[in-house]
Amino acid sequence: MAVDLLGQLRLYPLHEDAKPSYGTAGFRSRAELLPSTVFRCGALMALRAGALRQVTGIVITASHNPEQDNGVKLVDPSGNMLDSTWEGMADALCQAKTGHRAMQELTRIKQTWNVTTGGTVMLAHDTRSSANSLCQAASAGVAAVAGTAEAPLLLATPQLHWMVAQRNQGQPYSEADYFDSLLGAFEQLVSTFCSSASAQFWRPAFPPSPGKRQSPDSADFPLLTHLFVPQEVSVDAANGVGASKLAVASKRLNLLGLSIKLLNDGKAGGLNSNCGADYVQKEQACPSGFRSVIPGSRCASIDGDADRLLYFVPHKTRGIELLDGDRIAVLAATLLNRILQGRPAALPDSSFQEGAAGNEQVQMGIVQTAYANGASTAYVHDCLTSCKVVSTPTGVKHLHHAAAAFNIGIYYEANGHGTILFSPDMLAMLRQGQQGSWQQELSLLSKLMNQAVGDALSGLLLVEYALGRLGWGLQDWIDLYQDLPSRQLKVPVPDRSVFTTTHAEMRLLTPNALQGLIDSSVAVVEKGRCFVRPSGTENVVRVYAEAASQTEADKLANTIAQLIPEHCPVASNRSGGAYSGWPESLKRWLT
Ligand SMILES: CC(=O)N[C@H]1[C@@H](OP(=O)(O)O)O[C@H](CO)[C@@H](O)[C@@H]1O
Ligand SMILES: [Mg+2]
Repeated sequence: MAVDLLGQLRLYPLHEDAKPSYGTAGFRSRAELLPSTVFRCGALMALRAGALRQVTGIVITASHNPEQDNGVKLVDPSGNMLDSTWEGMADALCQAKTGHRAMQELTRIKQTWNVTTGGTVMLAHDTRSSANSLCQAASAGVAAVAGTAEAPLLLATPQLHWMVAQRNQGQPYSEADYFDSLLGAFEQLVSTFCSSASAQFWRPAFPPSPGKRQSPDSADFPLLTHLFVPQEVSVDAANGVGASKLAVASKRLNLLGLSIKLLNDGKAGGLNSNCGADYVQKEQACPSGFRSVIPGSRCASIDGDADRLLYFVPHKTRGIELLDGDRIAVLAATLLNRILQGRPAALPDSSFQEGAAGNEQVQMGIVQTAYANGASTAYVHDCLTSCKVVSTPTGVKHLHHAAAAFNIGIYYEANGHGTILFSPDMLAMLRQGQQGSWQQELSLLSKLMNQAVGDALSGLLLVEYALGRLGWGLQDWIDLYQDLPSRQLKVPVPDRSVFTTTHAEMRLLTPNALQGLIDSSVAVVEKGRCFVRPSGTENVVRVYAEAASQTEADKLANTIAQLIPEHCPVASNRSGGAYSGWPESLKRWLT
């Protein structure tokens, strides 16, 4: 039966306050403004599936944003985010003011891609109360172009990305398969490489002291006799979808001695409300619900859709020691570097060098953004010399592509969003490895790490494996380098599009004159670094500052934040009517 596309589009009109724009990770706004956007994304992803004759996906989530927000993340057949060449089409379609204009956009897409009917779209959603109605809108959009929308599943974002990728490769792709793949790899890694029998082949790590990077060979450490010491990790699940998923994983992990104590598991407390990875990183504070956690213990935090992971250690006071995404990347690079050296026990200690590549043919790289702490970048340059560092604009879509250029590409945003990619050539080579070989270890790590997108569960398993394998405690990891004090602020603006950037977002092109003022403020600050960029997920401009001391970093960030209002055009009533002039919260904050 022919579908009345125009009639359907008119059932989902663009809300007069909506201003959809494909941002850092898809479309996001207050949930009530979204039905039109979600419907149209349903149609778009069905057409993409039809054009490529593969399955695509949609996740209804606003990740770390508040409960009342929602959004759409669009999943390409590869399992990555929507190919950037389609972002413009997504914008044009979702911004079309009328059903008629939207239909013209869909017709244009059909003609350009020579596609008449939509294909299959997998749907997922997080725990937000608006999920139900938005999933219905997405399904209706898929059906409106004669595509097939599968029943929506409650999933963490990275699970759906993984499932789409697997399915298009003809591999098992259910949620149970996802857990089997990641947890099975972890189990095999621990039993093969962390047993007392294999321990003698592994040299324990040398914990360098900050500012004094000694040769790892000067360490006076005994060989370990067993490596996987039972651990307990208290995990802040942001009161989000990750809680129920981690609960599934924790049953199997318990058997290996890894006990996950779930906090902020959604039974009380709001989604991402004073908790979750974004809160912990931006506030540099302990999440709510952690009062019973003993200071000094091992803690982690994930975000509302479980694609970000951070570790932290609560102090006696409210403060924390944060082990962010940069540090996870450095830990991963250290582990991989040592595995690549395939260092058997017979080799004399003096042949071991932290930075030297174990296998010259393997190109390993770390991909960061401007938000990476300068100390982490310096550490990789100075101490992991075989590892290249690349910087890209914010957003996994950029980091992922840069990481794919390496044989082993480690990408992490400072906020804990990331994974490790293994190139097809590398995977083919690893398949030839024998039981217990370094190739097998890397091959298992490629299964542990979600190859489609950043995944908090992958990250947690990686950190626990790496620490166990290296024989490190959290303090050894912390002691690798000392973060430069930093401060991140966000300033609400009437129209963030007036802020444009260059040099991987580290410099402003517009508003004119602001970059010059930033430069002169930075010039007088010891180890100063500061940049301003528009958020791609919120109606704010973000300010990041780094300096030799916390006071200086705070001062620099505040100075620049206060310059922003005077460099913005007078507030109009755009942005969904959210601002008419500067909000009270900003005025209060500025004084
Ligand atoms: C500074 C920061 O943390 N930015 C986050 C945030 O993007 P913004 O464009 O900065 O709003 O959300 C993105 C999606 O989750 C994430 O990829 C990114 O790292
Ligand atoms: Mg997220």
